[in-house]
Amino acid sequence: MTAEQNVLSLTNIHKAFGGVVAIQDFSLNLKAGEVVALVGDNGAGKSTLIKIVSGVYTPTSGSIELDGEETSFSDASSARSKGIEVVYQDLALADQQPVFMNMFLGRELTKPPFGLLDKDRMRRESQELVDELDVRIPSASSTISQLSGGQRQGIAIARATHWASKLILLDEPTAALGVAETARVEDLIENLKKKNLAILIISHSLDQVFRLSDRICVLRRGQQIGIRETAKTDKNEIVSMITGVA
Ligand SMILES: Nc1ncnc2c1ncn2[C@@H]1O[C@H](COP(=O)(O)OP(=O)(O)OP(=O)(O)O)[C@@H](O)[C@H]1O
Repeated sequence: MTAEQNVLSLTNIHKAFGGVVAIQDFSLNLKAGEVVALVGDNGAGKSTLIKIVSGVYTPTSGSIELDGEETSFSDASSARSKGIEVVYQDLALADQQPVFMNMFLGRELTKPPFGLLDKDRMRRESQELVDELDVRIPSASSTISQLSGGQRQGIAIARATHWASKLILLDEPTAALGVAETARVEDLIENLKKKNLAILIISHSLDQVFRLSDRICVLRRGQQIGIRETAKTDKNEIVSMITGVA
């Protein structure tokens, strides 16, 4: 893959639920190492779009390309197998399990000959990953329920980073966090860029969007209003694109 090739290309994506059109004629290209923020009011279609890219919904029409190849996902696990990971608002972590079991949730490592869980290896690899990303937790053996909201979000992001080879989708990753925890999670997201993953992030915080993104894509009632380079726009312009009020 060349540096300039798009990791993800969405072209003329359309999604209707019965009579409700959730997404109309949406197109976006994403490159490796690029962060694009998806913004819009409630009901604008942001979650629907994330669900299309993560294989939860099939678009009514339009094309999805990964690394320049037309693709489709039969379900979320098919998108995961193609290198796409999602971090949801509710994190999808098993609270009573240790960090390392969460890191490998549904993809546990086993050892021959009886296929027993290889807990040592999962613990070791998880520890390496949280150290590399600088997710500050007591240890990879800590139980999720012992961790703070920010630490949990760090684990969810580390897990996505471990498994994603192309794209990470972040759906409101700091919605439930305080100021200091938000700053830590934003540092983590900045670090992901260095791993050359493409990142699509939904956030209601325009301050955050301006801190993290390279480009901003605005949706209003399912319509793509426009895409701006973050460095060449400002909050006033983005707000008027979101609301439709000049
Ligand atoms: N499963 C569904 N069935 C029917 N309509 C749906 C479904 N999912 C979403 N919609 C509709 O599609 C539109 C877009 O919803 P979506 O949840 O994608 O918006 P959003 O931008 O993520 O909003 P929010 O910021 O509130 O999460 C809304 O009108 C919503 O009611």
